[in-house]
Amino acid sequence: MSIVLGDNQYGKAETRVVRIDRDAEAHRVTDLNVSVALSGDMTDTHLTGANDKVLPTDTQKNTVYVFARDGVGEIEEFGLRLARHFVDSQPTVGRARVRIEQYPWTRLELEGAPAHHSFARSGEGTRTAVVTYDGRQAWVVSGITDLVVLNSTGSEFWGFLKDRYTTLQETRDRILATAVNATWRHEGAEDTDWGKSYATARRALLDAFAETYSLSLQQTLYAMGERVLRTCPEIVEVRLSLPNKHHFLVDLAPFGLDNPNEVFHAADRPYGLIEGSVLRDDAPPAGMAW
Ligand SMILES: O=c1[nH]c(=O)c2[nH]c(=O)[nH]c2[nH]1
Repeated sequence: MSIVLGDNQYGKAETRVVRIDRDAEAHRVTDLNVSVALSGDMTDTHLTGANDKVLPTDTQKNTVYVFARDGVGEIEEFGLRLARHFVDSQPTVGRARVRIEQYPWTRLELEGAPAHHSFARSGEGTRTAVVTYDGRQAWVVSGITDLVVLNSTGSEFWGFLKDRYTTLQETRDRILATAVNATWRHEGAEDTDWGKSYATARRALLDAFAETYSLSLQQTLYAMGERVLRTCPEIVEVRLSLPNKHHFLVDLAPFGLDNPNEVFHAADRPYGLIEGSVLRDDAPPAGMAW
């Protein structure tokens, strides 16, 4: 028997970088969490501790800050610049994956006018991008996490399998709530207006959630993915992970009260987790995208 080193990667995770663009008319905040993972010719460091092929994770962190000095732009662009830099400048690095989360800040209003330099963290979901580059090809996956949405009606769940452990009652009118975690794969890494693509995909997810009369969260998931693909021709696959944020009707009978679908217990655990991928039948192979 011999023992060998398997797949490996290393990098600086979760570099928090905030850039302020000090435009005269209004400042802009870009608040990022950047994780770099490099892989390549790294056998020596694992087997003997020889580090001559290792670009320190500390250097990777510094690179994130230095690149931010030149401006960030869209997170997909920033990720592409970083990933290409690590692979193209270091012969021992064969592949770079850069994951970026962008925390949303909304400009405050002061006496009805947009504030010049004051912001509030908003709960409209965290924008994400994962860029992978292997020296020849780049893959870009964009997304959103923690976009919490709720329909107070327009959702049913009935006709499901029943066995001796089933206690769930069928319902023709329930609350449907979830925290959308979605990622979507772009056809290519060039010539995309990333900001417009993100805004369009996000809008499509929300429109489909609101407009779908839901017989299951699974049906809503498919409708959301399908809407993104029909609205954004540059996107070829959407992956969704949707926690079912259960709202249980509270029994008010002990207090002599009815409860006509008005008072709920918002449970946080356990939750149903509905996950799936929706893709175009002509989608190119995913390669190293995910
Ligand atoms: O939309 C739903 N899908 C399920 O699979 C499921 N299972 C469950 O208990 N409630 C729900 N709701």
